[in-house]
Amino acid sequence: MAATDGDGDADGPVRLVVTGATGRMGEELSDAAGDREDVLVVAAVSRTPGSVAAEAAVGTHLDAALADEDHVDAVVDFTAPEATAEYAGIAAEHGIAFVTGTTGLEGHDADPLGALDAAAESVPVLHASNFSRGIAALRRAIREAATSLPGYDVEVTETHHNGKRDAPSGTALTLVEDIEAERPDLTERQHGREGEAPRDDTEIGVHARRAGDVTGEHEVLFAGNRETLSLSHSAGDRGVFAEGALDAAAALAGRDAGRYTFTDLL
Ligand SMILES: NC(=O)C1=CN([C@@H]2O[C@H](COP(=O)(O)OP(=O)(O)OC[C@H]3O[C@@H](n4cnc5c(N)ncnc54)[C@H](O)[C@@H]3O)[C@@H](O)[C@H]2O)C=CC1
Ligand SMILES: O=C(O)C1=N[C@H](C(=O)O)C[C@H](O)C1
Repeated sequence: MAATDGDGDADGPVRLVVTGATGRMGEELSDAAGDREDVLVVAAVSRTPGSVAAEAAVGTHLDAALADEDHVDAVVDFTAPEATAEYAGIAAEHGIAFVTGTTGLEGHDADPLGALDAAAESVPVLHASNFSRGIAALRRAIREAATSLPGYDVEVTETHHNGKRDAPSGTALTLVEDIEAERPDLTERQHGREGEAPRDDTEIGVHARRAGDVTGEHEVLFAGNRETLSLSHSAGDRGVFAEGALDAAAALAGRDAGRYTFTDLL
């Protein structure tokens, strides 16, 4: 059914449908929403079996979930690129705001980035590779360091749990784009090194590690002029991403159609 004007019923919670609900982030979102009064998960969509923390309708199809609910303010999606492409289109058909944290969208065959742009013609759409406030602050610090340290070598390293599908992480790619915007001389992304591989001045190193249950760590190393500067962030648990995504959904619902960033809403 159609979206409301942003705050659910007059003073009621913002009503959400969560996709990928039985995944790591999906479960975390339902858990986090259960502790808040400003948002309510009214339906959960998942194509894989598992538990859903919310007292919500559980189904396998987003289209049916949106048709069944009296009103929904936003879809919150943490799934996979092909699912995000599909779900963005369905949310737009129903006139409902779409928030997604899915990564690995760049260059994917399903064209999820194109699907987000198309959806944004009729509904508000927000994609963020990382919903933690610490990463938002790290991005500001990195842009400042990149402009203040011209000519320094830059290496970006990320570490994640062994279940992560995409590499490098979406956050690492966002950090690399931020640095490249300030350092147009860094034209080559060097993903790992092997054999005889002397460093070139135009390189920005990008390195992905996968191990155990690490939630998410990112480090940007600047080195030159007989000094190093290391800026890093470590997520304690997935709750930090879930809280940020719920904040974003609450702030996005009811806005005009278009693309939004997490920092627009902070
Ligand atoms: N932006 C951010 O702050 C964060 C982003 N992420 C991203 O969120 C995504 C999900 O991460 P996790 O929850 O750890 O993954 P997960 O593998 O635990 O869960 C993925 C969920 O998506 C569903 N799914 C996968 N393919 C599907 C398809 N084709 N159609 C419908 N449903 C499908 C699965 O059934 C599962 O419920 C990843 O892209 C990850 O990088 C994860 C944490 C934070
Ligand atoms: O898959 C994850 O877990 C995470 N993915 C995001 C990414 O790819 O940057 C954000 C966070 O680091 C956790």
